[in-house]
Amino acid sequence: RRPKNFPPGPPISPVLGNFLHLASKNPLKELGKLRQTYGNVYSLFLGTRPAVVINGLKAMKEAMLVKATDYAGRPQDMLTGDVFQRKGVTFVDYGPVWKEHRRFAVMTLRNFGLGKKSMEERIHQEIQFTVKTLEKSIGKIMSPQVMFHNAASNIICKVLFGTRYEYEDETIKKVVRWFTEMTKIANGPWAMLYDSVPYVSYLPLPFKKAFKNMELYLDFSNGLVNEHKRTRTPGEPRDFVDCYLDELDKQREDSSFSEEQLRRITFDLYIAGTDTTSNTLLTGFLYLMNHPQVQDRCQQEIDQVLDGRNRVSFEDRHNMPYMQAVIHEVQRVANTAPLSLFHCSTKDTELMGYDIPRGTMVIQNMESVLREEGQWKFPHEFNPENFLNEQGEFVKPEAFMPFSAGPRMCLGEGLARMELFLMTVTLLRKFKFIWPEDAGEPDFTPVYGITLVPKPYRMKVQLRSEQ
Ligand code: HEM
Repeated sequence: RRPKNFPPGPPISPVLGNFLHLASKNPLKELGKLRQTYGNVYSLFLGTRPAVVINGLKAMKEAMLVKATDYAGRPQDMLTGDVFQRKGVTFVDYGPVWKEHRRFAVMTLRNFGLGKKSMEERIHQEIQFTVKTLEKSIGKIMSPQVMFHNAASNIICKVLFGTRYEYEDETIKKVVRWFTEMTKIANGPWAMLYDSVPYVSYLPLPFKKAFKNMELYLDFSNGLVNEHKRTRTPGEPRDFVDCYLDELDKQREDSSFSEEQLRRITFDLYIAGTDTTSNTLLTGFLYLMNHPQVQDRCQQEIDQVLDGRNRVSFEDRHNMPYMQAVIHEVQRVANTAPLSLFHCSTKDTELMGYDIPRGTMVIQNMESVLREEGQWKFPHEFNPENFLNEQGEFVKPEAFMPFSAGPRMCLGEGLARMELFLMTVTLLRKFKFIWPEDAGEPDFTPVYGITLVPKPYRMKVQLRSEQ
């Protein structure tokens, strides 16, 4: 039964609670319908576990920004928590271990040059491989899924381990397979069952594979960390792992920093930084092909601003309001992380007048803000004008929060924004992307998962100078 003054919600069935609402084929549609019935803050029960779903900018701001630390926890004793052993950063509950590691990760990604040259250099190096792949496809039709996935994966691998992998490399294919299997499990009915029904976790059901794959990853990253220990020069870090080893040298015995934490945090950063970025790129090129006038206008701006220069730099974004508007609009419609990552209240608190007890799971419905009526000029269509003012200048409405908001917001935002900008501009400058004549009507409805991804599509590639 719902506690007193708890947000309203649909009737709760015994054992499963409202499990079936979230396990439906299209949970986002289901959540949208519940919002219409119960308002911007409503509750669901995942088995016996109470969860609150937050919709709309007002409620989102109250929870994530105004009462930020009240809602900065992560639910524990769920499949993700058990697989990740409450280590790393992403699934660690609010507290000193999370704080120290989050601060370290943010600082390190920044020192490596977020906004500065060295991070940019790493991204540009990888983009050259994407360009080569596309050059081989000129005049032909190709599927971009693997190409964008490999690019995002290699950029984060370069940052973490200083390595990139050839697209056909067996090691990275194996690692990607482990990740894909784990995400599938975490996103599927087995994880829901694990999280909702007591004692199911003891049964030998398919979610056991997630634990097995985690072990495999830890072995794999152990090899990389050992290699770094053999070859590093203390104080002269080459990548994230070296920075962490430098930090370990400085820490006291009782510190939360450890080699196991290092292996787990690299996992978190890799998994959080790959599908998110590549799915956004896939969404971007799907829309650009099907809005050729938008693609043309981007190319005009790029040609004008870069005028004879060798390559684009991240700084150029300030002179490219239209390009910026397009990339932000892509992120808005892509809604890449549709339910963000689940939060948890850290103490008894309130939200929009309701009482929220400590330990309540909190689910952010991102679409309810990214497409909220009243916040956008054109909430339901792809239109870069959503980010342009009357003077054609770039403006960012506060409802733009694909990276979430508050203390838990995405810590890779800087890296992601740099990747999206440099990749999109470089490719649009060189190539024209065309929706193939035989492809029929485009289907913009994404496939639901922890991240949303467009249905597989193909693109025709032309060299712009040949037009
Ligand atoms: C377009 C790309 C990306 C999108 C849309 C995105 C979105 C998000 C969202 C919505 C969250 C959950 C925030 C919350 O719980 O309130 C998150 C968390 C996180 N993201 Fe990203 N992300 C992207 C790229 C990246 C990249 C490139 C990295 C790696 C460097 C990264 C690392 C993380 C980490 C580690 C967290 C967990 C933070 C914490 O629990 O403190 N993300 N991201």
